[in-house]
Amino acid sequence: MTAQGFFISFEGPDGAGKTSVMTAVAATLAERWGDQRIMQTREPGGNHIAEQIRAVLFDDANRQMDARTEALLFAAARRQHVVEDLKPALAAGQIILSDRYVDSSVAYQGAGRGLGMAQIWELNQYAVENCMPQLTIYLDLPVRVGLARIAQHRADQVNRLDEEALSFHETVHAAFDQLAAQHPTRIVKVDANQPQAAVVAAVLAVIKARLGL
Ligand SMILES: Nc1ncnc2c1ncn2[C@@H]1O[C@H](COP(=O)(O)OP(=O)(O)OP(=O)(O)O)[C@@H](O)[C@H]1O
Ligand SMILES: Cc1cn([C@H]2C[C@H](O)[C@@H](COP(=O)(O)O)O2)c(=O)[nH]c1=O
Repeated sequence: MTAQGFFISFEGPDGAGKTSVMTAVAATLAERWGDQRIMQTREPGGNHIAEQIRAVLFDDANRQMDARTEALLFAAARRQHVVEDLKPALAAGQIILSDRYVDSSVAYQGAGRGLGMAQIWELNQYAVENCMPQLTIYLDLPVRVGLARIAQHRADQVNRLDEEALSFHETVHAAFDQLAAQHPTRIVKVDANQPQAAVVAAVLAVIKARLGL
């Protein structure tokens, strides 16, 4: 394993299991390397400024937010995350596990909101300044299954993007598939439509192979 750190993002449709799987994976990696070596984070968020931007983005009172404003706010939160957390963590040799990153903006704002996948990719390259994940785990499952999981287990924590029409979520899902095809080395698709333990095992196998374990 390199001492320079390793950056892994988790992506996929709402309710795919990113948070649950990432938490389980972090626990297993911490058993090997210790808690100090593993950094768990999320987007939008990760620090005080980015969490404040998150609150603006998901405030129910802001349902009229313009799509470009939304894209810029996600990118702004990401920029702060990169500078304040991600680059220092990589320099310190940490393994970063991030719940969502650039691909989410490309899928949700670029495709879902219709702003253009290439345009949102470019906007985010300005924000991240070459700080891209070496590995992206794409938890793939049918949109309806993910939304049903949220409705069944997490109905109290629904944000305004979760509540978009089914057609929006289908467009986002198709965009994740397109990104996986465009970046076959970085993005590894894992079937998330199976019991959680099986998903965690599959993800750990991918990560261990990539880390040379
Ligand atoms: N493989 C699985 N099978 C069944 N239920 C699952 C599975 N993985 C996660 N869940 C459950 O589905 C719900 C959503 O999971 P989780 O919050 O981890 O998804 P997420 O991808 O992070 O969602 P979001 O995109 O909305 O943040 C949780 O209640 C979780 O316990
Ligand atoms: C990073 C990012 C996220 N989103 C959307 C995707 C989800 O609907 C929410 C985040 O909710 P979670 O429960 O924390 O996964 O925000 C987005 O549209 N664009 C982005 O860049």
